[in-house]
Amino acid sequence: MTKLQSLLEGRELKAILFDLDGTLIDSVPDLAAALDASLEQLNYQPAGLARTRSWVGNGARKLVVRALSFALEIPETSVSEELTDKLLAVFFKHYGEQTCQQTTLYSGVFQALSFWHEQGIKMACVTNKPARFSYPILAHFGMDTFMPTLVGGDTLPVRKPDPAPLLLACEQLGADVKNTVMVGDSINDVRAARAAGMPVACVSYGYNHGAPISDANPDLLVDHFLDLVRT
Ligand SMILES: O=C(O)COP(=O)(O)O
Ligand SMILES: [Mg+2]
Repeated sequence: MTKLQSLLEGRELKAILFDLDGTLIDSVPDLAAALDASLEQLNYQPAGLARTRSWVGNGARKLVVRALSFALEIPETSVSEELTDKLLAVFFKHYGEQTCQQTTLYSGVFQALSFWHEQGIKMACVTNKPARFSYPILAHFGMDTFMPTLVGGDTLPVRKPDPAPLLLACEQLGADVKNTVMVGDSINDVRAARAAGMPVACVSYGYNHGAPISDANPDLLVDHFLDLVRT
């Protein structure tokens, strides 16, 4: 029995929901390049890769708010909507031009997805990244054939850690929550899965805002994606 299957305690594994950034793909190099180009365009200092890495996970708007909070040395709550809208529009333009230039698929991802696909397990991507960027990334890496279902950060009015995107993905897959497992890299994935009533496995190599994901107590923690299909 694979490690992921064992999380369901006797129930059959029929569907898996995957987070995108930090779980399937290492997208920070492209996100940081787009964010830095956007900051510089508005005459702010670039933030760099390490900071950007700690800001990813709550969607593009939150990423931009965190960058402005850093650039202006003010709390996130003091960043104006107007300035956020302005930097977000510039960021969307830059990121849209280079979503897959330096982004890589994590080791073992394609093999594991192929394995589950052959087993007839349904798969969907549930990400806080806007859907219009996420679809082309899945297609670029050939993952769209494994998971044509995607719930993006702008598909619903709410995002992870709200459980609604996970429940929508289950509905679209025609899968029961009881037979579904979430796989992610951040506390948002853990909280969303718990609220949706499904077990959650986390990869240790992802982003999680600079904190160890073990702090969030996922039901399973793996260092390599292929560990999920190991027994
Ligand atoms: O914050 C993002 O845009 C990325 O989010 P994800 O980790 O849910 O894919
Ligand atoms: Mg993530």
